[in-house]
Formats: sequence, C-alpha cells, structure tokens
Amino acid sequence: MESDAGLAQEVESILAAARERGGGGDRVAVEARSLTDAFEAAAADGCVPIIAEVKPTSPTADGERTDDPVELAEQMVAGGAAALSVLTEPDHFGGSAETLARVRAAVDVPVLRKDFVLHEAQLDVVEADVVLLIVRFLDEDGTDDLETLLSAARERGFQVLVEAHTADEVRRAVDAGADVVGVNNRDLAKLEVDLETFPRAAEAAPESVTLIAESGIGTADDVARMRAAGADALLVGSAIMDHGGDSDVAENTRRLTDAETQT
Ligand SMILES: O=P(O)(O)OC[C@@H](O)[C@@H](O)c1c[nH]c2ccccc12
Repeated sequence: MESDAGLAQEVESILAAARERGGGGDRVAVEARSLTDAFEAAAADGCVPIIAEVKPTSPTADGERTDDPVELAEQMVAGGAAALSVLTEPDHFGGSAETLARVRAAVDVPVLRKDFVLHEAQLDVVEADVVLLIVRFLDEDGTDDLETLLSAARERGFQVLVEAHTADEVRRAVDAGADVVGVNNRDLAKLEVDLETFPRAAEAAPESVTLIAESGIGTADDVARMRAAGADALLVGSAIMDHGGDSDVAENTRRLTDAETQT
C-alpha cells in the first residue's frame, strides 16, 4: 500500500520514526577517510569497488542476521570491500550508532553512515567518513533542504553520498553540489528493485561525479551491468549479508569484488 506521498507504508513508518529522532549532543568533527581514494585503491588492485553493507535486517529482508556486526565488517574487508556501510537506523534495520562506532574503530576503510537524516542536528550522532542524504526525503515541510544539509555535513568533515532514484533527482543532487551520487535501484514507493533504474538515471550525471549503483546487486552479471552503465562503485547489502542464512560473508563479498577478474 502507498501513502499520499506515494511511499510504501513501511517507508512512511521509517520516516515517522526519523522525524522523531533528535540529534546527539556535541557537534561532530570528523577526519574522514577518503571514499574516492578507497575506490581507486581497490581498482588498482583489480577489485571491483564495493561498499559492503552491515544491515542486520530490513523491511524487505527474509530474516535477521544476529552475528557480531564487527566480525561481519572484518569479513567484508577480508573479502576485498573498498568501504563499508553501516545502518544506524534502530527501528526497522536493527542498526545503532554504537555499532557504527565499533565497526569504524575495527577497520581502516571508509565507513558510510546509513540512516534517514532529515535535520542538521541528526548529523551530530556519531563520527563516520560518509553520510547519506536522500533527495526524495528532503523536499517535504519540516525537513532541512539538501543544500543546507550538504554544507552542514561538510562543515563537520563528512563526505556526502546523495541518493537519487530518477534522472531528475540526479540533476537535483548535482545542482545542490553533490560530488558523490548514488542511484537506488529500489523504488521507495513499492520497495521493488529494478536494475534498469541505475542505467536510466545515471545518464543525467556529469563525468566529474562519482556514481554509485545501490541495491539489488547480487551476481557478477549484475556487477557487469552496473559497471557498463557507468557505476564507479556498487553498494551491496542483502547479497552479502544473506539474511535468512549463515553463509560466509567474506566469500559473498569476494565473489563480487572479483567479478571482473573471473572468466
Ligand atoms: O540490500 P541491497 O539490495 O543490496 O541494498 C543495499 C542498499 O542499497 C540499501 O540498503 C539502501 C539503499 N538506500 C538506502 C537508504 C536507507 C536504508 C537502506 C538503503
């Protein structure tokens, strides 16, 4: 079912919770590990640049993975992940700021904070190398706008991944000053994945932008498809986390980071 805003009910519930969440206390000042350097280093090693996501569960997951997130993160890095994404949303994704802090202390790669940040104060929760801002959610009454949040995040030292879903949203992200843009293959209205989304929307991005294909990527073929359409890096959660199962997360990651070296 969709709401008036055309969003799946689960997404409305995520946003309602996000509106209620306050900020932290002190203003965060972070010395960020460079995301683009990490992508370049991975590529120089012959690896597909992958951001592997520590996501215990999600509204579309088949189950929950209860392994220690720090161990999962270390396995992802062992599998060649160039960077990590850690959910900090507590109510629908099983995340926490504390988990992110523990993961970031345990690894050397850049760590993205995956959350639904709607207000500047919500940036002052935990140090991360990159924060996510979602174009679609920053248009409504009662949220800060994208430009404001972009500069607020940068003032704190964060790099910013701006998430779009359409060519129009990619243009809005770029106009607002984004230099790293993610295209989410998952439609937040229906929660369905369509891998044609990235190729369609990515065309609107200028060469200078670092482009990340997000969601629904599970096989070497999917990797090839996104890379052919211009993805500099890929963000992968479910296929690595294997929510219903207990498969080896390092191997799941390696299968994707190695996708371009296998014949
Ligand atoms: O699990 P997947 O299909 O590989 O997707 C990962 C990531 O793209 C997805 O978790 C995601 C993309 N944008 C988000 C915004 C908030 C929470 C989660 C997300």
